[in-house]
Amino acid sequence: MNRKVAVVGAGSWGTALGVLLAEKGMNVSLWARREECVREINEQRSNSHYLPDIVIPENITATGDLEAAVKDKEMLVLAVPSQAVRQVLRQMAPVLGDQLAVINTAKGLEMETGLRLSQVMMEELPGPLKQRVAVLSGPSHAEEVSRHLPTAVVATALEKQVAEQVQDLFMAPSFRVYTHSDLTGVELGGALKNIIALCTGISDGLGYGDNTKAALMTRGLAEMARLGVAMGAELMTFAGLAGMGDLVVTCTSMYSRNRRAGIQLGQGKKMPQILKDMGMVVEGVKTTRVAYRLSRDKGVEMPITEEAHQVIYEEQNPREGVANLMLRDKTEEWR
Ligand SMILES: NC(=O)C1=CN([C@@H]2O[C@H](COP(=O)(O)OP(=O)(O)OC[C@H]3O[C@@H](n4cnc5c(N)ncnc54)[C@H](O)[C@@H]3O)[C@@H](O)[C@H]2O)C=CC1
Ligand SMILES: O=C(CO)COP(=O)(O)O
Repeated sequence: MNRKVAVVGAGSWGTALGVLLAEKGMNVSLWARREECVREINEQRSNSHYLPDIVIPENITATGDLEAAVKDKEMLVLAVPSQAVRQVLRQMAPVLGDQLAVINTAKGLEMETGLRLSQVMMEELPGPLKQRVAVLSGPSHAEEVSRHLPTAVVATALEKQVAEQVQDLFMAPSFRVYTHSDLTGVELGGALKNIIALCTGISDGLGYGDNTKAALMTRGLAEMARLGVAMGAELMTFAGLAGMGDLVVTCTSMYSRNRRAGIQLGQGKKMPQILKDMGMVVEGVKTTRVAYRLSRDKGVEMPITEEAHQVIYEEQNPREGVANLMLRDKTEEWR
């Protein structure tokens, strides 16, 4: 299959996915926001800030012109931070219409509205495209995907046929794509695991052990699933690649920006400085805020998210956050 494809966003993930598609023989149009990034990709075949050491294939063409990048492309892949999804869709909307799929790969929730990103897409895309919204998610660090290390993810969409087209688009010998029918669960799994990755990072930064990490991951998954089910997701989705799978990789890998931000927070560094030094998106920070609000609105108990919220937004000492979790009223594991 040789599709006309555009990737919107030339950060770590957009670049890695562009390289994957180009290596499958597709001509990829890659939109980058910064002009120096466009030039570096086209002239030096590298994207040194986001994916050093990776050679960008000749069949990727970078451009700073968003409308030109997406015009007449069959498949669009969105790889900008969650909070930028609405804005880039608005900007490209005038030239959209005939696409087979618009695939979001960002993992987050919109800060102002609390919406899932597919809901944002449905609001912004022109008529017929609303039904061709899709999502690619799962445990997949860009640094490993671009080095062809075996990776498995899921593709989901409102319509099964669209999910299958996304599966066909990305399937490669080192990149296995399963289809999935639970759009809500897949999106929530990808967004909420970043909160728990921040927390396991904090735990590592405080010098706590593997027991602590296992507890946070397991109880974190329980509260992710509780909120997910309250929002219409299927419970089993949280046991799959987009739930537990992504939780495991993000909570344990040193490639995770969320985990690394958490480690620094646990070591006493302040969040504004951490974000400045990271120079890449740390989605879990804003997702913590949104999930905290959603848990209150929906009456869902999310004690780990609540403590993360206090640490990130109320300058609570992380050690106190852990103590609060340990000293909660005694209870059964499953209620
Ligand atoms: N890096 C990874 O391994 C993976 C990342 N993701 C998700 O993909 C999304 C993008 O992440 P990364 O590429 O890693 O981030 P990044 O920080 O490496 O790159 C973000 C890109 O978006 C651009 N950007 C930033 N603000 C923007 C704005 N307001 N408008 C338009 N463009 C803007 C930046 O210039 C940069 O090119 C995130 O939601 C992330 O959770 C998903 C799977 C894997
Ligand atoms: O979602 C990811 C891997 O699946 C990337 O996680 P980070 O944003 O924490 O790096």
